[in-house]
Amino acid sequence: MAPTETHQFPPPKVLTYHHHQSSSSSPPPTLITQGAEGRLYKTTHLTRDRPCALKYRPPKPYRHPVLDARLTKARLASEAKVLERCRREGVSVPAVYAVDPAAGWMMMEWIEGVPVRVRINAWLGERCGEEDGEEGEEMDETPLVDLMKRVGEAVGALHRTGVVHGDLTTSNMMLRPPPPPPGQVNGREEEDNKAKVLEGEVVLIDFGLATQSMSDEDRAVDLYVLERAFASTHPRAERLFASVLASYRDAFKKASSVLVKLEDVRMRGRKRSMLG
Ligand SMILES: Nc1ncnc2c1ncn2[C@@H]1O[C@H](COP(=O)(O)OP(=O)(O)OP(=O)(O)O)[C@@H](O)[C@H]1O
Repeated sequence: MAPTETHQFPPPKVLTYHHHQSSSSSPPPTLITQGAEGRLYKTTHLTRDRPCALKYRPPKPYRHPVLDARLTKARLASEAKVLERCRREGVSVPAVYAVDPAAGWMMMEWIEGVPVRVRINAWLGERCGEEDGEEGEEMDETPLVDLMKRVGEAVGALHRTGVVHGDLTTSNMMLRPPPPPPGQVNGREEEDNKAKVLEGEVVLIDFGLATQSMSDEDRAVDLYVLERAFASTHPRAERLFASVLASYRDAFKKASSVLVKLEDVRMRGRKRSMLG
């Protein structure tokens, strides 16, 4: 590995290969995010009409190269393995198309839609505006409660397969819009569809910190992380988190002991914050 290359910003080599028959017209990959750990590209590299998400973990210049390569390789391999397991068991996650842990990349299904966080906040913001003036008018929370249920089901399904996510937030869940109904040719019937912004399938993403575990404790911590993230990202909907837990209970046979454990985890969290 040439150390001089690590400070530049080259895409992974795999994106510079040409796989299409007439690759000249293939659009270049788009850099979607540049996080602490890695980058995510959207690319039609694999097939022209099916976009892929390419996760790339470039070498870290501040880490020992041998150690760095080993770590990256192990993490990507484990992320791919967990995703494949979820996929096999019917949990809604991106399909893995290809992975080269040694080269630091994984190619997976591109999930259309936006993070659940964005949709919840958009919906709450809109409701807030409507509430102005008339006091005491109950707003219909059904669509939001519905979405919370789908979140709880997704986490329940995940835990059922023996996987804990490790970083559950509403940013690490995509809301994939339902396909347009067959009759609707141009799919531009958006006007009176405000209630529909919360529709769609919850797809879990970012399994970089996921592990295989069947322990109540690990599962409870997974829920706790989500609960805390939810409270800080959507303070106005905090009490709706109960719906997440209720549907988690319905979706997952072993939920009740996890939820008991969750009480302990919360207690520890409170003690810790009191000690400051
Ligand atoms: N399969 C996918 N389809 C569409 N968008 C995706 C997909 N995977 C990730 N994204 C988008 O890219 C962002 C970053 O992806 P992800 O969180 O997996 O990368 P990461 O490098 O592990 O990020 P982080 O530093 O937050 O852990 C996501 O928030 C999401 O918006």
